[in-house]
Amino acid sequence: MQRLEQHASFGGRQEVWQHDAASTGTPMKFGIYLPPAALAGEKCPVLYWLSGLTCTEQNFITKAGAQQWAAQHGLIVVAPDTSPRGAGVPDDAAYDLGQGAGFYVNATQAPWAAHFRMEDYVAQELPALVERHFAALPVRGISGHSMGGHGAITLALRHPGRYRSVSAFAPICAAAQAPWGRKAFAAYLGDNPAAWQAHDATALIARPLSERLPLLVDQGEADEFLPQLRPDLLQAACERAGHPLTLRMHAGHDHSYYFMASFMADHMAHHAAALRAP
Ligand SMILES: N[C@@H](CCC(=O)N[C@@H](CS)C(=O)NCC(=O)O)C(=O)O
Repeated sequence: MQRLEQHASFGGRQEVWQHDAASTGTPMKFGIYLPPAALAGEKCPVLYWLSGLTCTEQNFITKAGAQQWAAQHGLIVVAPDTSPRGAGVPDDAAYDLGQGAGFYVNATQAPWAAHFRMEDYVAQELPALVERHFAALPVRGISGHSMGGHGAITLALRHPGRYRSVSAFAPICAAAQAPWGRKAFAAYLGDNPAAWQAHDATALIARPLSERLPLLVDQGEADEFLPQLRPDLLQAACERAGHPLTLRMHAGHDHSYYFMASFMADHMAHHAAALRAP
């Protein structure tokens, strides 16, 4: 484990670390914000943030403006990279497959299967590492944007009991039906409809579930990717299943971090209410 960056921020500290990840077999970087409470030695709950296509661990920590709210609520915020990277890691010339586009699944198909194990990394290995090395409680929330919103919702649904809160900005709500998701799933999971459904938020919500965490979703109405995101399908599935959903549509907002920064305070409060509850 090597610390690559540290910056004082809102009485706490934004850090970036790199470590050799067993699940991906590569070095992985992640951002971690330590609120003032954690620096004072108090163990704090952890919000995991999953970024979208093309992002690294940097996008969220430099553009979302989440540190001030994390400081206020006493939340650690961990933002991993979106895929394994490096010379020995397969890639694709397109931005929406390979490095920067891990889709938070464990790939089963060549050439991806050896390294693209982002579900194991995010849901298991990274929390274990964070809870071992930082002032972190095993009390977790998960959120994300676009591909990362898909990751946050599907990981929360696939791992009942692991997270206490979940939210998303402009998530890919039905990845098995979206061009981005279909391309990634075909590559990573192969021609296997059952595996695709098992990583599709809308399909998962329709299943009988032991846990239904209230889901907060914000979506810009001027989002250029709206046809891929399909919050309408998520909403219909939630209504049918009785899954608690707060879906907020925002006129004039696009797919960017300007949109997310505008509503980040609400997401941090949503997570803090669940993660800091006695
Ligand atoms: N700009 C990309 C689309 C990818 C994109 O918009 N990525 C979003 C996540 S899906 C993002 O967060 N980009 C980085 C940023 O805004 O900092 C393209 O069309 O080539």
